[in-house]
Parts: sequence; structure tokens; C-alpha cells
Amino acid sequence: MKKLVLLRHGESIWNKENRFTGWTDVDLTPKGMEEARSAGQILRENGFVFDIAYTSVLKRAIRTLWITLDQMDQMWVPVNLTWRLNERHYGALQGLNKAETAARYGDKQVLLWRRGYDTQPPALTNDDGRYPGFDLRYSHLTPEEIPLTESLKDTVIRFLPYWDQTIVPQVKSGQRIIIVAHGNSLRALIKYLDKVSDDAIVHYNIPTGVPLVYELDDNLEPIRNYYLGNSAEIEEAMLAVTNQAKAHI
Ligand SMILES: O=C(O)[C@H](O)COP(=O)(O)O
Repeated sequence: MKKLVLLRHGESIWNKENRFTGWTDVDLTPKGMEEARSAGQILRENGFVFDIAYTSVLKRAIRTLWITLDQMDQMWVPVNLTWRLNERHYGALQGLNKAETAARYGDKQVLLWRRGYDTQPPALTNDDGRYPGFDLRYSHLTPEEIPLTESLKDTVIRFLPYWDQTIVPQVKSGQRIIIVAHGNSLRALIKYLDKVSDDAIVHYNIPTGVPLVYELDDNLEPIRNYYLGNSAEIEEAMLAVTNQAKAHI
């Protein structure tokens, strides 16, 4: 049996301000750093050891990984950074407050933008200051690879080649892996692993800073998964993510 640990970064500054973030490179809040410390502690208490770590090229995920490994006294673990684990690109919504956007366009429209599997939020134009093509860290990407907006489906499509070619062979060979990423890049992986339908994935939300353990068989078919932590608090945190983009709760 193989174990894979998934971790959404701790609370970011824009999570706290309730803004669509996507590829915007915002840092953790003090609470987010605390969440990362707790994640590391609970992983250590449960005896987890990692051989390889994966994360995105966004600092909220990178810092969460550093703090988690530090708490586990495993800062020596090799870390791989890839843009393919970045958050889903939120297009022209990036920077907008989620509840205000719902008040303006309606809860239904915003739910569709946030959770519709094949729905892209309004796109950026490539002369927008938020266009990732202006950012050095993406200079090796082709124009076709640089998103102006992304649906969850687009996120699955850009992540899967990395999963199949890089991570899968390592998990199969018995390497113990942690992936620290984002609400939607992890939803993309979970949708794929658990074969969640396009309709059901709409209702699946991931809390910040709580390790999610997947037990997989030798063909990487999921056996079961569970969060490490207090289940009532985790339920509450998932519900809070659901409610972030409602005009009135
Ligand atoms: O990019 C963001 O705004 C968040 O990290 C994920 O947001 P969502 O839960 O609204 O998709």
C-alpha cells in the first residue's frame, strides 16, 4: 500500500481578505503560518517521513511546505517546484472580493465561475499587468501554456502530464511523497484519483493547512483517504470555503 499526502497551503493574505487569488503570488498570514506548523506537527506525531516533496511556484504553497518540513525536522527532503501545481488561474476575477463579486453578478454566476468544471472565469488580456507572461518565472513556457483564465478542467489538463510522467513513477517505486498545492490544483488531482463526476466535484472544498492522506494500491487506485485533525473543525473549515463567495450567508 502506498501513501500520498496532499496539503493545501495555509491561509493567505487574500484568503483572509476573501479575494480571488489564482496565480497572484500572495504570502501567508500569521494564521496561515500557524496552520502550516500544525500540519507539520500532526504529520510528525503520526510518524510520516517523506522522500520527495512537490509544490507550485507560488510562495504561499512553498512557504507552507518549508514550515511543514521544518516542524517535521525534514528540511533536507528534496523539493520540486512546478507551475503545473499552481492554483487554477482565475482570469480577470483575480484581485476581486468574492462576496462583492457575488453581490454584483449573483451567487449562481459566481458558483459557476468558481466550481463549474468546464466554466472559465472572464479572461485577462495579454496586455494586462496580471498576465503571467510578464513574470520571469514563466519565461520558459510557450504562449499556449500561459493561461489568461482556466476552468478546473483546464487545470486538470495542465497538471496531469506532470502527475503521469514525474510523480506516478515515484509513488509506484515506493517513494513517500507530499504535495503542497492549492484548493483547485488539489481538487483537480482528487477529481482524477477518485474519478469524481463533473457534477460532484462542484461540492468538494478543501480546507487550508490540513493534511489529507491518500492510501493507494499498487496501481494507484485509491483505497481510502482521510484528513489528519479534528473532524468537526475540518467540516467547519470546508463549509467556510463553500460560503466565501455568497453575497449573504
Ligand atoms: O485562488 C483562490 O482564490 C483560492 O485559492 C481558491 O479559491 P476558490 O475556493 O474560490 O476556488
